[in-house]
Amino acid sequence: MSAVSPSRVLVLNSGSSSVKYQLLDMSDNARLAVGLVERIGEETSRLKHTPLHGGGETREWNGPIADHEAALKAVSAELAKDGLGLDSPELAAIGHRVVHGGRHFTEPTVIDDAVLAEIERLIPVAPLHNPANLTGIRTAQALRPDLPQVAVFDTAFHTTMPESAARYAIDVKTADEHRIRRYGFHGTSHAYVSRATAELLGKDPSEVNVIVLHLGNGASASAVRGGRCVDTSMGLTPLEGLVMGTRSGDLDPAVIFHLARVGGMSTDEIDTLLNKKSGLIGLCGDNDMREIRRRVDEGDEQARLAFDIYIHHLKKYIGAYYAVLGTVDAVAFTAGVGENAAPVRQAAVAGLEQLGLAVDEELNAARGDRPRLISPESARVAVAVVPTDEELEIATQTYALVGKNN
Ligand SMILES: Nc1ncnc2c1ncn2[C@@H]1O[C@H](COP(=O)(O)OP(=O)(O)O)[C@@H](O)[C@H]1O
Ligand SMILES: CC(=O)OP(=O)(O)O
Ligand SMILES: [Mg+2]
Repeated sequence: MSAVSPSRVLVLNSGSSSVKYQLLDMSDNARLAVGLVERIGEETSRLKHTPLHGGGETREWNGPIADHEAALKAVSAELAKDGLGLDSPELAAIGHRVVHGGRHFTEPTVIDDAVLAEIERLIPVAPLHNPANLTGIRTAQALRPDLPQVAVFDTAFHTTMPESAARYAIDVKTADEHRIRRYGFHGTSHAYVSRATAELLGKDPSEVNVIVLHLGNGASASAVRGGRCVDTSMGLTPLEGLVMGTRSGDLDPAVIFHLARVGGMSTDEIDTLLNKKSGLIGLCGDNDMREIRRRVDEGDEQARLAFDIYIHHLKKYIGAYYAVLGTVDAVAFTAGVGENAAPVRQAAVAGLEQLGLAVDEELNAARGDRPRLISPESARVAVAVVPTDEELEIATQTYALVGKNN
């Protein structure tokens, strides 16, 4: 009798200072364990692990975790306590979120030395993300050298963008020499959410045009025509586009020259300013939308202005992508802010009735984990809240690629 083939996939989403992980069983998409290590590299790191298999309780561990390698080893130890360790023969593969795949990677890819070298080569255009992704991969490889490791790229879904959307209007020779173009990110989420939105409307993805607003700490918008991305707000790096938790989003590039020439700042200082000290945190000292809303409700003017700037940019992208698509079937809100912050959704579509956009106050205020409509029944364009599930999407793509070969 042949052994049961392994059906579990561990998904690792290594961010600049965190690792989110999930262990899934792909025979029924069940989550066996989920967790998060945050504030890696600080004294106050925290590991939060929840075994969902067998009804275990959430365990928390606080203390310094020096780097991503130590984080992954700690995760591996936690999983082992539940009998779900990385040494399990039931593990079919490890799927990694990799933020920047350049133009080369349009599909999930089994990781070998050449793939690692390419991810490494792209570090200058994803300095916050690709190094962490690489450490995650290398540590996982060391723990399970025999297991297929798959990279699922944030950029992959956006490779269908036409050149008119992907190119910047700069000298072509210079752009080509340095591979300067718009790549877009959060693609796994935009792909998953645009598909789930079509499903919510009872249509095939090929039949609908959707504007997806992925509003997490990082935030991006995309225009999806018939299941294919035709434009997205992030560019060469995840800095362009919407106002984010700590990133500025769009600004006149001359601000950078000015800060260098007149402000005397170095390139690295400006990079840190725009990526880590701008956006909501730069505007009002908080990057968590819950805290900002609390302050707005208390009459805090600085928080109010930060919120208004955030919404202004969001609204501009809704309008822009409406124009890019011509016809829009749905606007979908997703990620931490998009799924939870009713005032953001309400403010973003306020005044857009002429575009067929509106939210129903009661539906918007309701909560839930399932995709749901928040537009009034009579609305021409559906407005939806569609929880993203990047981990499930990564696991599905990983298993589709390697699971069956095991
Ligand atoms: N209940 C809530 N109300 C408003 N904002 C929320 C709520 N829960 C989470 N958020 C926002 O979501 C953000 C995190 O979103 P998430 O998609 O998890 O981001 P990332 O994956 O980039 O870390 C938080 O910084 C916070 O601003
Ligand atoms: C690409 C990106 O911005 O990712 P995150 O939102 O996880 O920082
Ligand atoms: Mg995210």
